[in-house]
Amino acid sequence: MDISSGWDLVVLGSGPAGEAAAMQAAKGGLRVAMVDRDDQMGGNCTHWGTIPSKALRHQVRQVVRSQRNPLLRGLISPRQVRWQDLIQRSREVVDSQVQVRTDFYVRNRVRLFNGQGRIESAGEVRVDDQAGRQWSLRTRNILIATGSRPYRPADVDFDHPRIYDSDTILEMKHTPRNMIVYGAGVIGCEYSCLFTGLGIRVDLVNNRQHLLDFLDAEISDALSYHLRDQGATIRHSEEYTHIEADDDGVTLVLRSGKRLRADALMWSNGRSGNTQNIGLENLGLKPNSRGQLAVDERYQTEVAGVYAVGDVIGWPSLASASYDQGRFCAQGIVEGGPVKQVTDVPTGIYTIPGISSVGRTEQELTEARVPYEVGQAFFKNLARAQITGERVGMLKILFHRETLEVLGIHCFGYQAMEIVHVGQAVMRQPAPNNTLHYFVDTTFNYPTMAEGYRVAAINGMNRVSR
Ligand SMILES: Cc1cc2nc3c(=O)[nH]c(=O)nc-3n(C[C@H](O)[C@H](O)[C@H](O)COP(=O)(O)OP(=O)(O)OC[C@H]3O[C@@H](n4cnc5c(N)ncnc54)[C@H](O)[C@@H]3O)c2cc1C
Ligand SMILES: NC(=O)c1ccc[n+]([C@@H]2O[C@H](COP(=O)([O-])OP(=O)(O)OC[C@H]3O[C@@H](n4cnc5c(N)ncnc54)[C@H](O)[C@@H]3O)[C@@H](O)[C@H]2O)c1
Repeated sequence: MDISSGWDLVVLGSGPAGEAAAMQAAKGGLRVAMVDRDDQMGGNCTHWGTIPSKALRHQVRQVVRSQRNPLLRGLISPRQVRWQDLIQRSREVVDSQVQVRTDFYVRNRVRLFNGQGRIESAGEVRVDDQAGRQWSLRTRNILIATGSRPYRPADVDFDHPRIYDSDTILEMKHTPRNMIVYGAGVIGCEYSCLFTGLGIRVDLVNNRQHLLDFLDAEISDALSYHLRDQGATIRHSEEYTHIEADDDGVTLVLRSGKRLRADALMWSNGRSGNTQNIGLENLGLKPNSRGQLAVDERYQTEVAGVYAVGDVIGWPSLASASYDQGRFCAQGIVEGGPVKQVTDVPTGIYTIPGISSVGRTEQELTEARVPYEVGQAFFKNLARAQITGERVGMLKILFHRETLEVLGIHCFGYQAMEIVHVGQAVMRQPAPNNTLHYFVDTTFNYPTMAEGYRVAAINGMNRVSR
């Protein structure tokens, strides 16, 4: 088979966005090539982002839980758990994921090219592998799914052995006693919980006034409370001026005049799209200041036949959304016709405890002058939460006072990221099926966390009928 021509789609990047597009296109009968510069499939999601961080979290949660269990407390001391050992275990999960994902390509007859992809024109991609080999692939369509990398300002020395970002933290060879986490976005908050769970004292530096201010305010406050309770000091509205690093540690100097000292620093202040050296200049395309590309509703760039999906197009920059963008984009290429849009993406934040939400927040509903009411269930009152010892948390349903339409689900605590999907399923129903009545009239397994929906819905109904 001639591998230099006849391709229908060449995909750059095997993260969730590229993989989903490749599979959808292959199933639609297209001849598809996948190009990734990494010699293993899965993208940054599998190797550096979602998967290792969630595998680490699972282990840290077990350590945290063991401290709450009188039978296990004393058997494990969080401070004796070594970061390197946790990384080792998370690598096993990564390896399993790579195996599963690589198999998808084999089964769907998608040809893999390991090498740096570079677009020569709207109809040609050049691939250079590490052994110096080169391929030129002529194709009808190109999909840019090259993802993102940690944003690294020029004045921070990321080669210093005590300065890390979310990639290099996975190679940290020691377990610090204290850490500075600079940047309190999702990555900063998640990693702060991992560190404090191991008894590492954390200074979490936030350049905004609140943590994760896109969240419902009550939930953001709860996160702040629990982070502090676990040993983090949160410093809001702070900006760094510079970082001094030596053999023993790192000093972060803040514009406010504070000097924070710790064994190590993790920089988690945003990400940039991987659009450098991929040949955009050959297409006349220019990314924005964060390296991201603009696309239309078909995920097509300004150049016909060249598409982009995933982190490289910016918000929401989630594996979940990237996967669907890839699928929908490829479906559009195969079938023509309107392309489905990725909307109402739920939030799933793997802090300890976790946070998840879908729909609108109280602040948004108040601003939009929607007459809403709140129904709440506190985990401490649910039998399942008492059995598991996971009493911290809350499920909150926001609904329209008159129509009872469910407008938002906000959950904090054990299993939040799973629980939210029950509410999401109801919210996705067309009127009049999206209604609070569903939770009141449905029999839930007992004792479960899902039962919280009935408790919260009845609580809400009582408020309306007062
Ligand atoms: C620490 C962390 C935790 C996260 N946790 C979550 C989470 O819990 N849930 C969630 O939904 N999202 C999470 N995310 C976000 C998620 O990982 C990203 O949204 C997702 O990886 C984006 O997928 P993608 O397909 O766009 O690209 P990526 O996963 O970034 O993969 C891009 C691929 O393209 C390759 N590539 C780049 N340039 C070239 C080139 N020129 N030629 C060939 N190949 C190239 C790269 O090697 C890489 O393999 C997390 C991110 C981080 C950093
Ligand atoms: N559980 C999850 O869903 C999950 C977990 C981790 C990461 N992620 C995704 O990874 C992405 C990155 O997360 P994060 O915490 O690093 O950053 P973030 O996007 O939340 O931002 C953190 C801080 O960095 C600043 N910033 C962001 N990008 C910048 C840039 N290019 N230049 C300068 N400043 C910038 C922001 O103003 C903010 O104050 C997010 O889009 C997030 O959705 C998701």
